[in-house]
Amino acid sequence: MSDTVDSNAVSLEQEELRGISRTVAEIEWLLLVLVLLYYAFGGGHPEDKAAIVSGLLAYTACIMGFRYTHFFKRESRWKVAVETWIMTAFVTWSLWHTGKLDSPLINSYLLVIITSALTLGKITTLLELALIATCFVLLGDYDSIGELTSLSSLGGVLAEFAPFILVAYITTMFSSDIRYGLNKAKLMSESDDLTGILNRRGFAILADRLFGQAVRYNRALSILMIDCDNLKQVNDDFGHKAGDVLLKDLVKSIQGQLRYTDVLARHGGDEFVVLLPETTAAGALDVAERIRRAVDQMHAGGNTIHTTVSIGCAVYPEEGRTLDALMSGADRNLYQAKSLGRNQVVR
Ligand SMILES: Nc1nc2c(ncn2[C@@H]2O[C@H](COP(=O)(O)OP(=O)(O)OP(=O)(O)O)[C@@H](O)[C@H]2O)c(=O)[nH]1
Repeated sequence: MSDTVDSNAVSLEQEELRGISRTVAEIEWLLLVLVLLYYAFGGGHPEDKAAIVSGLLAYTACIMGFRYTHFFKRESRWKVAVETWIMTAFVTWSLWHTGKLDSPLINSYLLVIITSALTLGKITTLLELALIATCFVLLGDYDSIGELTSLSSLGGVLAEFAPFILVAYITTMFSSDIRYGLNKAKLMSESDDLTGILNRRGFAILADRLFGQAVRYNRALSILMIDCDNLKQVNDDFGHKAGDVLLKDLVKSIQGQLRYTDVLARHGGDEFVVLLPETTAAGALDVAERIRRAVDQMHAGGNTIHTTVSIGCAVYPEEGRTLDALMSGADRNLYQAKSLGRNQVVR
């Protein structure tokens, strides 16, 4: 079962990496167009033209190789890192043949730095900066180490390199803020404010994946629909706040009976849904009965409030071959449990 959870995480990461890869591709083409335009408008010494053209051709071949040959079957951060190294090599080659540190193309390094900062995080961007700093020294044409380490040379290199460090710093901070914000927004849109568990939307995303895997590998999967039996009464007798406390305690009680890989969500109001991966009818009924008993023994709000739950259960593939069919089956069984007098499990 942990395989299932792991593969969910993997596919989410792959989705993110595919987005990153598209951004990197756009920046790579932008860099190519930049150097191409410079060349087309007569940039570079005539004796360096052949070198610039061969650099352009080699770089284009590299981009096409990365984009269209599917040499790398899966997206990975390593692939993006290799791409940024190729970009650095291309920029350095172009600078070498167009005036070195005085070349108007010197700011092309910013594209590499921004790519790295947006996609690869702080440490890799720091390494990228170190690589570019080395290229800077190479392009500086220093005759000896003494000349390089002289105070005026170091000052000059630092002054020229400082904007690159600043852009790297700002872009990395900006990118990690955006990532934090996106994660937070995603978390909020997929979880329930009151209880902190998944909401209907979050459940639908996860359940879709887990159900797809059950179908693909022909494994059992069960759904439990759980409804609180007297929340309206509790709200009327003790107030809405007490009802909220009851719902939170109810969630803790249910969670206490579930495994790490089971998925619990608030389906709405006082109704909850549980997805039990790789669980047959016998297992599902056992879990449902344990939940029913645990809630029956629970006393919420400082031992003053007691409640029970009714549970409907449906099992794949016996009761439905789609997730919707299973959920409807479990819902029908839940209402059957209600009409049979509540505080019971029905399959
Ligand atoms: N305190 C509180 N009450 C809620 C919340 N969401 C829904 N409710 C209340 O839950 C009650 C559900 O009512 P009913 O569907 O009649 O359910 P019940 O009183 O539990 O009785 P049965 O389901 O018929 O057994 C309603 O009064 C809703 O207002 C919530 O977040 N907090």
